[in-house]
Amino acid sequence: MAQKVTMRYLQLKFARKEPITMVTAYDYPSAVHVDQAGIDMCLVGDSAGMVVHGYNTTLPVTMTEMLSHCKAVKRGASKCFLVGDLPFGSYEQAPHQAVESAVSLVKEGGMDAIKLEGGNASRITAVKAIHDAGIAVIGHIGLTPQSIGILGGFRPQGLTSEGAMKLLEQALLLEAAGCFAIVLECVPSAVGAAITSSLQIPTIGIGAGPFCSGQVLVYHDLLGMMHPQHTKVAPKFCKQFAKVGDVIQEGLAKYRAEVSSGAFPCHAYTPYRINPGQTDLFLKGLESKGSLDAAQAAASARGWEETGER
Ligand SMILES: Nc1nc(=O)c2c([nH]1)NC[C@@H]1CN(c3ccc(C(=O)N[C@@H](CCC(=O)O)C(=O)O)cc3)CN21
Ligand SMILES: CC(C)C(=O)C(=O)O
Ligand SMILES: [Mg+2]
Repeated sequence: MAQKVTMRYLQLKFARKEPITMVTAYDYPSAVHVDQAGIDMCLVGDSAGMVVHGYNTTLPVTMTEMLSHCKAVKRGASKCFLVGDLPFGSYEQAPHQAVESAVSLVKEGGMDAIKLEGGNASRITAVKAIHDAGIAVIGHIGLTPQSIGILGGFRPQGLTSEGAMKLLEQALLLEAAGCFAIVLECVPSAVGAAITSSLQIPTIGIGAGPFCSGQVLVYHDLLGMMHPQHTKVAPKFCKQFAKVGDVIQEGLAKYRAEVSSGAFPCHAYTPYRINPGQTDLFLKGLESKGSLDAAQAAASARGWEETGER
């Protein structure tokens, strides 16, 4: 019986140079699956806005929605180390706003840690304030989807020497501010390698190459499930480890066919019977009310229950 993943266990894995595994989850069933798979960390990502709410960006996601996802994941995951994403608009204004939102994801949402995007001065201040409040923080730099307004799309980052150096500086500042890990999204592997080598804390890569201390992918992406991003541009870095979407489509098609043909529900899936001796009373009751068609229908159903013949 595996144990709850703690910060100490993650640090031990990191010290042994064993890759840390992280996957997103948004609800009870995805959390149960991620937990059962023995994944180290489960991220309740604001990517929920895209993969389960159908938005084209993560910007519309609210604290209320994140809390709902966090609580559902918490009920399903008993071993994973749980990380909640601070959504766009919940931490940018002032450190006290960031602390309030972080406290809420831990206190109400049941998270073990929170993650926030960006490495500029105001984010460093926010990380410090949250860390000072006693909450474990993960940083997130490179492609930060909540900054799509200034990035100009879901574009890879750190492609120039200047851009790469800036990411390294941000990573060092986030580490100094108290982050216990940093997500690196959509950066060249050389940038991932340089940042990983410069830090004393683990890097978790997504589209950041194999030299990070761990990897994270979005649940629906790695399982091959439908969402708006897949119908347009699926991230290039994402390997589909299963085709769950095909299995779902096949199951729904079979259900539709069997209900349409009357093959479902057959005898095996019709478990309930009127109590012994009650059927005749029921039929008489219907007849005495003048409901002769209903009595006929009930009698014929009882015949089907006994013989299986319609
Ligand atoms: N389902 C899902 N998976 C993700 O990995 C993910 C989200 N949603 N939502 C938040 C961000 C957005 N992500 C993305 C989305 C698309 C690309 C992508 O395919 N980018 C292209 C360039 C597209 C452009 O130039 O506009 C690429 O070549 O990398 C990368 C990261 C990563 N994150
Ligand atoms: C892609 C990961 C890192 C994320 O932030 C999310 O799922 O929201
Ligand atoms: Mg996110």
